[in-house]
Amino acid sequence: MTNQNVVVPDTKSGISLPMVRLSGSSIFPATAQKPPTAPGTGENLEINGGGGAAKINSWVDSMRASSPTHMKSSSQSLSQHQQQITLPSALDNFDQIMEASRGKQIVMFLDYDGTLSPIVDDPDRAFMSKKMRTTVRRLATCFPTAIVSGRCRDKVYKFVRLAELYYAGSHGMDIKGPEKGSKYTKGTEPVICQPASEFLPMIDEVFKELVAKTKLTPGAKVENNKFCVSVHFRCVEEKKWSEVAEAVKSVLNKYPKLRLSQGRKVLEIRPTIKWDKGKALEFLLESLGFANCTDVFPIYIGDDRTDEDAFKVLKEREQGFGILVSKVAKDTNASYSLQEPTQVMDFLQRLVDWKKLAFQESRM
Ligand SMILES: O=P(O)(O)OC[C@H]1O[C@H](O[C@H]2O[C@H](CO)[C@@H](O)[C@H](O)[C@H]2O)[C@H](O)[C@@H](O)[C@@H]1O
Repeated sequence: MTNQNVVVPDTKSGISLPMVRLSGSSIFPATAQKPPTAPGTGENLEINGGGGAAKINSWVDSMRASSPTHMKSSSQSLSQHQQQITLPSALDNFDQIMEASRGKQIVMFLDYDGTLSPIVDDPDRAFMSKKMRTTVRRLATCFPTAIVSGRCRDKVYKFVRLAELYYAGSHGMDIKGPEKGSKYTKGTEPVICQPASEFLPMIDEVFKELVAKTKLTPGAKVENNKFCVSVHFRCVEEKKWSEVAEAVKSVLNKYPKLRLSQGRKVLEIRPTIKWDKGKALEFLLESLGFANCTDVFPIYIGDDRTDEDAFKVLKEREQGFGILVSKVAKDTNASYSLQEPTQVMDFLQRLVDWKKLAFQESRM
């Protein structure tokens, strides 16, 4: 990424988001300057600061609790304390959602794995179907649309292959708008934001160390997501999970500026900056000119713990809705649910049909 790529987003409302490059590499909104470091949200597991074996056990327990074979008993015991609610279906309540969006600009945010593509064993083969791609392409002709993923931006782009979208990779730490600008923003240059640039060499180092430490554990896979690293457990025998968690802990103990979060059978190592999918959503809304607007209706669809940061932002802003993709009840800040990617596709297609009908009616 070069200096030439740093753009001041030209917003519809006239509110611009001045960007500054710090230390020759980081880019932050000038008002916010450098994001403060944070211990992480409730979703994030604290790594540095001790805990030893107890900490490892708690990660492994948490991984077990979220795996299908343990899901039933875990959700039963959790529900006694946490009031997990089965969310209403976004498909069954489609008209209600559309009614709430009346007179507002819908903006779409879509997670990738488990939302647009089904969860598979090999992260390199998590392809989305042609039908899903066509649907997302149609969606983007109707509403500004962003993909928000834990994967590195280039990789998620290779899966989605739609140049007209916004992409926020590395859990929102690498944001880029459409190459030729967008019909939704005034500028012709793409929006760009990389608040964790200074962590690149450290992440690279950690990636190499984790590859070396886990290479003898069959099934373990370490993925370099540019501003974060994923350590996959999905294909590791359950009795070896502690071994992998131990390797992660031993590496992370050396890096107090990194923290850990957890996804679906994956441990994710990321910078301690206060930036997540929720911040990415806010940044994108601001770039699109909706920073202080009441007439915007963001819809965020995601399946993972890291998507909760975005659901929470929507709840706090009292704007739009979060939709959780899950077959089971979970403790969540989302308002509606869809069971799996095929239902996500149906929901997106209904949005497209609804928009077309609304357009036709407005011309009558
Ligand atoms: O934010 P997302 O787009 O949902 O990305 C989160 C992680 O997704 C990928 O891992 C998950 O999907 C894999 C493929 O289906 C699956 O094998 C793995 O168990 C899941 O955790 C991706 O590989 C990670 O890098 C992302 O962070």
